[in-house]
Amino acid sequence: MIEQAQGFYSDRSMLYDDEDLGGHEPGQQQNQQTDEDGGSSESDNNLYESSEPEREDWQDEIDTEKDWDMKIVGVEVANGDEIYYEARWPGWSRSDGTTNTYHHKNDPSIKGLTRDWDNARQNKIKNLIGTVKKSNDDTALGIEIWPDNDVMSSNTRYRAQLFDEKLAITEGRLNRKRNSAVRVEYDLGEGLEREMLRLLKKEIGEEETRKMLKEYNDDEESDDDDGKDTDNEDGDNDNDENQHDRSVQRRTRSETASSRTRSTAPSTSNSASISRAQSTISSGPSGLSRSQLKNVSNVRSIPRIPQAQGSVGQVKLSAPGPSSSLIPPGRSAFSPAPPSFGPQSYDILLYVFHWVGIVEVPCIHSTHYASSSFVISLSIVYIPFGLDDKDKNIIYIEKTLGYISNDEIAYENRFFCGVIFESISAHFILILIFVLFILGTSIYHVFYICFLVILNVYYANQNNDVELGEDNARVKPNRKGKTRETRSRLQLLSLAWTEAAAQVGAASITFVNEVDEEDGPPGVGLDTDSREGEFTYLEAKPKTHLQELLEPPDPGMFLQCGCGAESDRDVDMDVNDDIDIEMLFGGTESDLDTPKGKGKAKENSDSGHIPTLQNVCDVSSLCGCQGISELVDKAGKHIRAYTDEGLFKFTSRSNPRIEVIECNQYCKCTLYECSNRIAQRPRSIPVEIFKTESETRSGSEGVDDHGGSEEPRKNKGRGWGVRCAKQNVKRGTVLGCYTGELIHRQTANGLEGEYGTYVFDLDGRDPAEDDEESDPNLQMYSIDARKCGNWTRFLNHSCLPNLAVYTAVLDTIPEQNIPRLVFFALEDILKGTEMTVDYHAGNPLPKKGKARKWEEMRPQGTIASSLQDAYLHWMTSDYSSLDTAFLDAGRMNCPIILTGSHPCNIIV
Ligand SMILES: C[S@@+](CC[C@H](N)C(=O)[O-])C[C@H]1O[C@@H](n2cnc3c(N)ncnc32)[C@H](O)[C@@H]1O
Repeated sequence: MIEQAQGFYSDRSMLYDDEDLGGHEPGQQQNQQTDEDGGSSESDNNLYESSEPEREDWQDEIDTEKDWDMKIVGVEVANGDEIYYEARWPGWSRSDGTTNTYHHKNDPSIKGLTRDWDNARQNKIKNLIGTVKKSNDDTALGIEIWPDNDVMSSNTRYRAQLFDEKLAITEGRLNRKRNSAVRVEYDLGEGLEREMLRLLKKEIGEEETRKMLKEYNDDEESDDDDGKDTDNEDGDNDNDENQHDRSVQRRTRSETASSRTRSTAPSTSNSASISRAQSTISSGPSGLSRSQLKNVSNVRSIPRIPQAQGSVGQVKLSAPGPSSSLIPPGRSAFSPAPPSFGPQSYDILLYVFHWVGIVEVPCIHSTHYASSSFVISLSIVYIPFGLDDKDKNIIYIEKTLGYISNDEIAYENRFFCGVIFESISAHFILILIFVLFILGTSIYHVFYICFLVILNVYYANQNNDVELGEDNARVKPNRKGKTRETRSRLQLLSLAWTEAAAQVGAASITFVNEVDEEDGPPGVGLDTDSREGEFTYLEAKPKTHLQELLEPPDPGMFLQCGCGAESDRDVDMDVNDDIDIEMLFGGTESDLDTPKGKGKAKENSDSGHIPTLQNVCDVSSLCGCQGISELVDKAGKHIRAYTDEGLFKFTSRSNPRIEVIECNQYCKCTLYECSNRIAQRPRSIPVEIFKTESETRSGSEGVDDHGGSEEPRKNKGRGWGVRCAKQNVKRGTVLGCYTGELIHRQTANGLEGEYGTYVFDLDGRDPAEDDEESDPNLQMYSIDARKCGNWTRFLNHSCLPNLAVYTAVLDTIPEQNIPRLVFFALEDILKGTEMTVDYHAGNPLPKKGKARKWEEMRPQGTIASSLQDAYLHWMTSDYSSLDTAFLDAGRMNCPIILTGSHPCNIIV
């Protein structure tokens, strides 16, 4: 492929021929300089000559027959919005040590190579967006991540432009004619401009459009002239030469802004006109806040055809003042605009918000609503009203970008101000209505906005704030339109949670209620992150010992297995892991669906299975991470926790909680290839959160919580539960981690009654064991899912559960004692079955190297112990029918309460 590189080199030479005055390629500059120094007469004529070959030292001995590897390592935007890919050539470098070459996106030599790069980049951006969205860090709010190339080019352009405009202000080179009309525009690129032109042509004809554009351009040119005149009047030395300097400066800045952007930045021949057409100020894409932009006031702004759409969005913001129409003649022929709230009003509203001390924060996400008649788009800003309670009182201000009419997109450069909030204090609504009246753009708009406010207040009321765990009866009933409202909130919850799950690659989460009218679990918000795999640390604010725990440990503290790396070639292959599956714990490895011998063959090098570099983690004694695992067979040999299919092996009901040390982000193995990174993969089983049924039972069927009644009574059910509605779940399937707030064990112990049922203890290893001097209380933690959590917080209790937990150390170090609690299927679960877990099965891990049996761990000699006996017996026996369960329970004097659809829920 070396020919391709040379091809590129000559391509670049061709590009230089098109270079305009501003586009000096370093090599050219050098040439020119040499010529001037040497007094060469050719310098003027050869201004655009290609660079000297010695700059591109291709090494004499280079093998031109060989296919040279080439890898895309970057992407850049050149001045004229042209995309260039940066390629690196292993094994080749120039004499100055550089190896990179730049290739236009259409360059055939990189055809097919860019895909991987683009995919990797997109993934990176997606992850970043996920991180930013999830972040509660205030500093993250200002981050804008725009996922397409157009943004890159816009950013380059706008920064350069903004720099020029600021410079112009500083130097007093302003066009005073337009001082009063400050506009801020976002530009979405040429696509929309073309679309607008097409529409214009259709509306007013080609001839009119041409005339209009001519006027438009003339106007621009005369502005330039005016600028010069004004400057001259002012006595500035702003002559033609300075004008030229400015244009060069703009190019130079532009190139600087696009950093490292190729040593040759080929500009298009029409760059001057593009640059002129884009001579407007932008806030969002340039990364500047609105208030920063306000500082750039009194800036000349050139009218342009309004544009809208795209993944990022386009917006025009106007400061108060005469709003000159940006829509060219003929706009009136478009269909009437939707209800709108004037641009001035919008800005005044923002000023009022500022005045009452509301902070304005650029929005990092955009929302699009579309109906058949109009498009309302983009959350431009949102204003946290009370930053301390971010989930509440958030007001979104939205603007209308345009509307669809007769299958065409027409662009409206005025704004619609909608207010969406989840819950808002009454006084603020009053202020808002008052402001709207004062603004009084028209009585119609005021009514329209009031209508929206009332609608939103109504919605906010439906979205009750009952604390989790409180009696469902206290949920305010919907008085009107019950079914519609119920359905809509359930759907919204499903959408929001599924979207959040999808962001981390997890399967869907739906909310359904087939039994009554409750519109979803109380207190669960639409904006609740479906925290598939993260703790949150509410208790940890402000900074405490807990928050420190959340900060990722130093990478050096992690075990890092080199499985997959070159160094593993020399690994000692004498593994001979003859696995006796009777565990040190006294439990047994489940036989699952796979024959026991299968694992043996895999782990036993004697069987002829030589682990490849990719699957060294399959052999626990070779994988560095599993070296410290306590999962060992009787002979003390390490065994791994998962089958080849990624199923958890230890599904016997009698297994105590097992600790698995998974490979981590610093290991050489990859998430999907490594057989020791299962709990960290996104959930693949779709789950449904459903309202459980209340059941009517006669007293003889069981006893109630208060000692038994012969009267038939309706129990209140189990609230909301979880089921696998869409598919069967195989025994051993790893479903997900319990998430919520990380709290100290002492705090958890203080939580009583129902509150306690949302708390799961993180019983990793015995803290005193590693550091005998430290206070074990300080090192014991629990996860509280009352205020936040993922789908697992809806798992109900059963004494005969179909799920259980193990602990996995994935992104912390074992000594921190904050492993993940991972749910797995204890048995095959049929589609539609509720998934349950035993709330009381939290058995501490055995001390390192010591097997502790169930018998040793249970409480002794108390009433609780006899109940515990029954309970343990129950748990460890495989009851095939309810009858035997009853018999046993009766014999052991164990109180049984039947609840829900599950055969036996014992409440001890
Ligand atoms: C972790 S939550 C489970 C989700 C809960 N059902 C909900 O709607 O939010 C624990 C609470 O669910 C209820 N619950 C769980 N299992 C139950 C069972 N077997 N019988 C009755 N109520 C149960 C209790 O109210 C308990 O406090």
